Amino acid sequence: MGEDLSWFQYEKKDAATSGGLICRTLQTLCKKAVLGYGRSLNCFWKASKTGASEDSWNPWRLNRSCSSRRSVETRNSHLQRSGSSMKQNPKKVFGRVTSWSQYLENGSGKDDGVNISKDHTTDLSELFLGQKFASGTHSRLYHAFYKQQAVAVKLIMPPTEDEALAIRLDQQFSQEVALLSRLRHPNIVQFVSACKNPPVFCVIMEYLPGGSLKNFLHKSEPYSLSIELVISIALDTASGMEYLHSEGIIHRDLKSDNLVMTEDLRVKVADFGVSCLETHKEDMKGYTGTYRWMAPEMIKGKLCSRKVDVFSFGIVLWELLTGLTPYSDMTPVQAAFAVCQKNARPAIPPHCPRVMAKLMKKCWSTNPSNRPEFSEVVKVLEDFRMKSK
Ligand SMILES: Nc1ncnc2c1ncn2[C@@H]1O[C@H](COP(=O)(O)OP(=O)(O)OP(=O)(O)O)[C@@H](O)[C@H]1O
Repeated sequence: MGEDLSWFQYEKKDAATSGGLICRTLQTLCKKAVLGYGRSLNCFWKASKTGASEDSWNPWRLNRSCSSRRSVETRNSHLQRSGSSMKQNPKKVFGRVTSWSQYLENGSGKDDGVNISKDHTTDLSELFLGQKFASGTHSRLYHAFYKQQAVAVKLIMPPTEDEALAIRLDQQFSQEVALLSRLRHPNIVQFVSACKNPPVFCVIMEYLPGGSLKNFLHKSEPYSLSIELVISIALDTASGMEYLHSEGIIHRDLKSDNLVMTEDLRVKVADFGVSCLETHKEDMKGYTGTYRWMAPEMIKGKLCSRKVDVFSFGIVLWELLTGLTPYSDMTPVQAAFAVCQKNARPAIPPHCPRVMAKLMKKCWSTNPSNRPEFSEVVKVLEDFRMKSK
């Protein structure tokens, strides 16, 4: 199974078959539908009502693959009659293209050892997968529709050749699902469903079309964000984090990459793969976040408190004010060493409002108990917003 399970292998093999071509066309069309014709099923309903061309929408249902030749109308009724069986053999239509997704088909789509409520189990017949839009270290994120809602599907495929890593990813998946499924807050990515059909794990969550804050900052000129926008994004992040901490959860990997944006530039906290309950800190020793954002005590492998997130928030605030990557002249390991051994911190940008400079410095204090709680951070930012109006 080893070689066959590589994501890249599948993508290469897919492309080499005519089925692969159909699949890629479908994916492109699907992207067009998702990106170009609106980000909800409305576009599909509109297209089917007006008899628009097939280019408008070509979703690809996971375990009930539909032919690219079908009429929009047929697909519409297909959508409405969830679970209706397909007359054609999907393999004939797509060749090997469904090879990676068939891992979701093989199982029931029900949770297998994942601690989630009945409401959150996955009905795969309701899942239409689109194009891949982002990747994590061991995951791929796909556009999709689930129960008529635009969603992001995160597929995780632990490597077969590295048992220790596979076990860790399995734990991270269970952790992410267990934590995310109980959270509900406007600044936390909303969990929808999850399933675990080894070797593929799947998390379905609300889709945020604005991409990550990191991408947004990279697309912007350095130092170009207005102070209003900086405050708004910082407040969204701090509010999400305040809620998370009030639920007894430490994120442990807060960074601009893990903050995702709506179209109107509101921000939500995502990626709970290495998060943990404050009461279970011991269980999570050895799990690491990302060095450039990491608190010194975490780099040193000490037992961490929720204040590690406050440290990371200080670095995110600096990213917002500068639009730059922290310690960009160093490798991540060099940055970690400098933070721990030399007490290095990013340089406060010129013309930085005093309130913000003070807040950043407090957040990235070496002593965790000198760092503020997120409730205090929210208050400082709200006061500052009032004063700068
Ligand atoms: N719900 C979402 N909507 C839109 N984009 C998202 C969503 N969730 C995550 N992303 C994007 O996908 C990227 C990867 O997601 P995520 O961080 O959850 O994966 P990961 O495997 O944990 O990544 P890493 O290994 O880098 O921590 C994020 O940086 C973000 O840009």
